[in-house]
Amino acid sequence: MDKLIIEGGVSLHGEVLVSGAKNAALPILCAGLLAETPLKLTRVPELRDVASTLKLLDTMGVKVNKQGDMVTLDASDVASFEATYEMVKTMRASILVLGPLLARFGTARVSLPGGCAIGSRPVDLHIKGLQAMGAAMHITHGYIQASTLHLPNRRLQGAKYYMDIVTVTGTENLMMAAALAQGITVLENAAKEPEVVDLAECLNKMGAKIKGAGTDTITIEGVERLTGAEHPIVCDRIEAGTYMVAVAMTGGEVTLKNARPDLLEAVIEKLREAGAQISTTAHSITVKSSGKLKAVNVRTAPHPAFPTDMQAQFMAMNTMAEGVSTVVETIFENRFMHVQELQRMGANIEVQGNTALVKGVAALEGANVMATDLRASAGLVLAGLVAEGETVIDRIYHLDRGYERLEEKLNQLGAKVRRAH
Ligand SMILES: CC(=O)N[C@H]1[C@@H](OP(=O)(O)OP(=O)(O)OC[C@H]2O[C@@H](n3ccc(=O)[nH]c3=O)[C@H](O)[C@@H]2O)O[C@H](CO)[C@@H](O)[C@@H]1O
Ligand SMILES: C=C(OP(=O)(O)O)C(=O)O
Repeated sequence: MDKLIIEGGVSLHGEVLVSGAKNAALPILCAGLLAETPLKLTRVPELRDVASTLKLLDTMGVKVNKQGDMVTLDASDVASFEATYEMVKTMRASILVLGPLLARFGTARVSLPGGCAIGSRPVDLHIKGLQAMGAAMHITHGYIQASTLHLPNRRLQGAKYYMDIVTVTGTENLMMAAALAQGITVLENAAKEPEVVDLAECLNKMGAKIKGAGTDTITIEGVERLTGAEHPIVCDRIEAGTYMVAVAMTGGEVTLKNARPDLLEAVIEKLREAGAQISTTAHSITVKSSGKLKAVNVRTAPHPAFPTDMQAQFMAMNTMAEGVSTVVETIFENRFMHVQELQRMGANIEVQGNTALVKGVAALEGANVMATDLRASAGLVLAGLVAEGETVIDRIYHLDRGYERLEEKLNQLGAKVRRAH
């Protein structure tokens, strides 16, 4: 199993290009199922989750053509409407084929995702939303069996649906389903994440009629068919945020290219509060830091508040910052798996319920640690970059799910990171 070996204590300098966002690429690739003619996507990041999604689409009969960061999907001849347990267990985002399959083909069989390292993560709102649009939904043998065959013209029916919890992939699944429904769908308390907006923009290029993405009410006027289009995937704000915290912690000066400061306001504000200097243009962010930071309190919440996908990275930062801070996780019930591993590196953290109390220490120490999920792994990489001596991170396949060429990008900035088998 691959490991990452990091020699800590090097400051970062230079430029790094931010990749397309995993969390936008995955739903948009699934949206390819809705189009009757080829959908051409650019800036698709080279990630394990993207490879898994392309494999899943291929098993359904979608013709996939990948050249560098360009992917063309031809869903004119889809023959299978199933996402098996084997696929869904490697990647929860496979649930995003449910809405498109049902809307276009009137039938879908998708394995229920189980819980995962960060929480139980049910998909009840995806299911209830589709039910509200008239679909027959049954759960048997761990699979969601969905059908519209009893509906007029076998089409989902537009509906008003209020989601009592803000769910990102739930909003995306329902938005994709509603795009081909008969009539108007209104999604209330919708997720406002930039990846939802990117998906809506792509769907609109494909012929959908979606308004309000980026606000908490999304209105979708269903159309009879969607066609292909061309779309570049929005930049990955979480990848960008991770590099920003890296520079703040190690000290140095780095410019992120293809970054959108308007999508990272909460993160930028917290980094400034910690003492990093940040300057921006519309498509770049420069972080300058002495490496001496003040601890900052963090509370995760849906966009535009502080993202849960940046919590582990800020926890790592607070462990070596001056002062005491609280990190409150309000989205997932078990997203503190990095705490034990950071403690192995000398961090002083106490967890009570969904709150971690972090007391900054003078220095972290390199150690052998285990990556448990994607962002926990990112937090450990950041800790390793500033720790004294060598940090060995095991199970880094989690990182490969969501960070494109991580060690290459870090080394380009001067870090000393290598992969071992
Ligand atoms: C592929 C992708 O885009 N993943 C992101 C997406 O995950 P994902 O879309 O799975 O996360 P959700 O926004 O759905 O989850 C938010 C909360 O709602 C709960 N919930 C969700 C759906 C549902 O039907 N019932 C329910 O109770 C979840 O358990 C969680 O407590 O948003 C998360 C929150 O920003 C991010 O951490 C993930 O990186
Ligand atoms: C939790 C994440 O991803 P996923 O929803 O794909 O598990 C993440 O990107 O941090």
